[in-house]
Amino acid sequence: MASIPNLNTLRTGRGGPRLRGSRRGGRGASSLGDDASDSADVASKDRIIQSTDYDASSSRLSALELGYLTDPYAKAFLKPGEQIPRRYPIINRGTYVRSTAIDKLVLRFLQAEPGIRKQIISLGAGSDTRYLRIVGDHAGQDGVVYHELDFETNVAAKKAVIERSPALADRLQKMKDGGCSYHLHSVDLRDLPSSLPGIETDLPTLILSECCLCYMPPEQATTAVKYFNDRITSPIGLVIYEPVRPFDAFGRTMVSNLASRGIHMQTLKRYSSLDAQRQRLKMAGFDKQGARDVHQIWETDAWVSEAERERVERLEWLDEVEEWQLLASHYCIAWGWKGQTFDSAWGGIEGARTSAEDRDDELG
Ligand SMILES: C[S@@+](CC[C@H](N)C(=O)[O-])C[C@H]1O[C@@H](n2cnc3c(N)ncnc32)[C@H](O)[C@@H]1O
Repeated sequence: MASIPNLNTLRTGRGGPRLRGSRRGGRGASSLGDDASDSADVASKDRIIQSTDYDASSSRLSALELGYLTDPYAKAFLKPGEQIPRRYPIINRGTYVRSTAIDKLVLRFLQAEPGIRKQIISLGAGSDTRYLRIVGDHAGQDGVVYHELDFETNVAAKKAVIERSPALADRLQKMKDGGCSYHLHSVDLRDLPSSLPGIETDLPTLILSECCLCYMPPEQATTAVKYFNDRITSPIGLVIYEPVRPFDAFGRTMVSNLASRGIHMQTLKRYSSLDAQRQRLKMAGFDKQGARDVHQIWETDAWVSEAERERVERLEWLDEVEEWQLLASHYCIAWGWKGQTFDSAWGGIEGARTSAEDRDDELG
């Protein structure tokens, strides 16, 4: 195999800021110098993590342009004169599966127990448009409280896009008039404040981490989830999308691709399999869990209907079937929940804990 791209970190040409070599200071540096270079190092690493939003949003635009996805709002995030990048077919298919699978979990939550107001908290939301795309059409009469959390730089960029796009601003206003409320929070999830404005602790709440918690040290990722778990007194669910299986040949290449960009996904080795992801959710207090890799989701009618699979297969010729299977089996969606609202939303979803079905053992 000549090269092994991965869904979110394929070189884009535009790239992101890169680490300028290793940490300076070294032996003999004063503690003041050490502190300064430590914080420069952290800031530089944070900029790289912030720039991963471009990978996610440009992959979405590529999939959108080719007809994989529908999203009337995503193009507002293109900079003036910027061309929509074209991703490899396997990347487009991966983006399709990832987006539609998370949409499905979100939709089932919104449709469960009609008449109950609900809340969604999206961690590291970046340029995601899910609030505008699907929440607006499925909020019901009671509305939805929606929070997006990200670093200040990314939140400021999103606010600027909303301000200069009449279509986005109009949609937001209509949703507000319909009873929804939208909150954009500039926060570092590694250091959450004691309270976040607008969070309603008594609403059934869905937390989303679409490729976000994986950029944090595992302990801090756990603390961030606990932060919400401790505060929400109603049913709560969590959806995680992130890479898995770093220890096989493909996984090792994936890890080294990331490292060449200065990204060390610390949760990847800790939660390396579907089983480990389910355990993680269990330990976090979600008494029911499910996990599927992207390849399993693609192949399962309950997730992607046969008609949809045929439609998607016709969009682009994909001859790297083996590469697709490898790539797709290295990304997973894991979901965990507690409480009645989520029992009705997710109880019957294919993929809830049935370890006999896991392919982790074969794939190692
Ligand atoms: C790969 S992007 C995903 C964006 C979006 N969830 C999506 O899937 O389109 C990761 C996002 O997580 C954010 N993120 C990562 N670590 C974070 C932290 N500690 N605090 C706030 N945001 C963080 C990044 O800034 C970035 O916007």
